[in-house]
Amino acid sequence: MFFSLLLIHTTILEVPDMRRVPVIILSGFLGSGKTTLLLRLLKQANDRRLKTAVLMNELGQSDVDSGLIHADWPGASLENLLDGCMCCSKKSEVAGCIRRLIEQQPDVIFIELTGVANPEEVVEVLTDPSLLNRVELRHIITVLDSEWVLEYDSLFNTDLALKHTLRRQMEVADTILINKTDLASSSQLAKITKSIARQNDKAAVHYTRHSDMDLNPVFSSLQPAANSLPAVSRGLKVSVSVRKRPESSAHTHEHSPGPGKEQEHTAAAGTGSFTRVKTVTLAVPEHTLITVKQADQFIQKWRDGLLRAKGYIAGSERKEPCKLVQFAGKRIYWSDTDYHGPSYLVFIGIDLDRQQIEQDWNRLLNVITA
Ligand SMILES: Nc1nc2c(ncn2[C@@H]2O[C@H](COP(=O)(O)OP(=O)(O)OP(=O)(O)O)[C@@H](O)[C@H]2O)c(=O)[nH]1
Repeated sequence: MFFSLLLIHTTILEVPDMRRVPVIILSGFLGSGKTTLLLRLLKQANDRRLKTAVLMNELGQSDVDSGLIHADWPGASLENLLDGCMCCSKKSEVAGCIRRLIEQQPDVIFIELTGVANPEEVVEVLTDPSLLNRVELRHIITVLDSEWVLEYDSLFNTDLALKHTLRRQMEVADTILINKTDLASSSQLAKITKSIARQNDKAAVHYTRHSDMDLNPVFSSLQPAANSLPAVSRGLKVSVSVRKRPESSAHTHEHSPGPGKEQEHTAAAGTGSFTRVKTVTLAVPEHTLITVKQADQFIQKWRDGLLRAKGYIAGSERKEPCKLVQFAGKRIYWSDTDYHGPSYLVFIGIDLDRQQIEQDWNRLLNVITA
């Protein structure tokens, strides 16, 4: 039974011949050096004949960084999405942007976040039933402004949400650049290093000027598609711009889920994923009916290690659309949807033990089908 369930799991979730597009997320506070890094990544990708796609999420109405990228990448397609936030109101549109990028069959998608975005939110944004098994998160790279990073706590001492976001930017990264070392003293750099060690001792740390680091570890697992076009002018850029609020620190993230905000993210089952933010996709075989209560209990059981969980669970009547379940802020929310596809759950967490979770899930399915 165990093996047959695994087989069904594969049948439902694996889309044959569909290549998962690696995704690399760039995060870091405003002005830390993300775009500078992005330009280096694009150059390196071009040298390696990789077809690139870029999703920008800008604060402000005008997309200044487009100009920078366009100057180096004149062939890049540019698209601006104004008045929204990748973390909040524009979530569903961002998924559409990523779908459009995937249609261009890039070898890699770079996503540059706003300075006040929590990368966890973007892992969620990457999740959509239509993106299931089509993208694979490879890296979360966080760039720190070494001149200012130690001041953030006192600068934003009244903005708990922002402080939390900035902390998460550091905690969830697999690669951290301590950038602008030319502007920081050696004692500042030592303090930053200590602080990173306290918050995230697993990340690879690089001390950089102008985000200049050895990018080989980032690119080591990226391959051009066999039928790639010549590298020159192959970039594609979709830009999401967000109107600036009066106070740059006043960007608040509304994480409360709601109908129509369904997302899904591929299991990071592929090789070469270095991110500490792991996703585990748990399929429900076609003829197995898991109840809302059972799914709820399963999430509760694993809640301590989870940042998020999402999924669709079919109603008891097959013709009914699925219920959407979201676990956020340690709370579980259920809502109605129009989704009629296969049921599944996705867990998102740092260093999740995929094997254990999958085994536990299969045990539950065994009980249901016994
Ligand atoms: N002195 C110095 N300046 C740097 C360094 N890295 C980047 N800069 C400059 O800092 C400014 C901001 O860099 P960006 O790469 O645009 O930073 P960003 O994180 O994309 O900024 P936002 O898009 O506003 O969030 C630019 O003028 C860069 O040239 C560095 O290591 N040292």
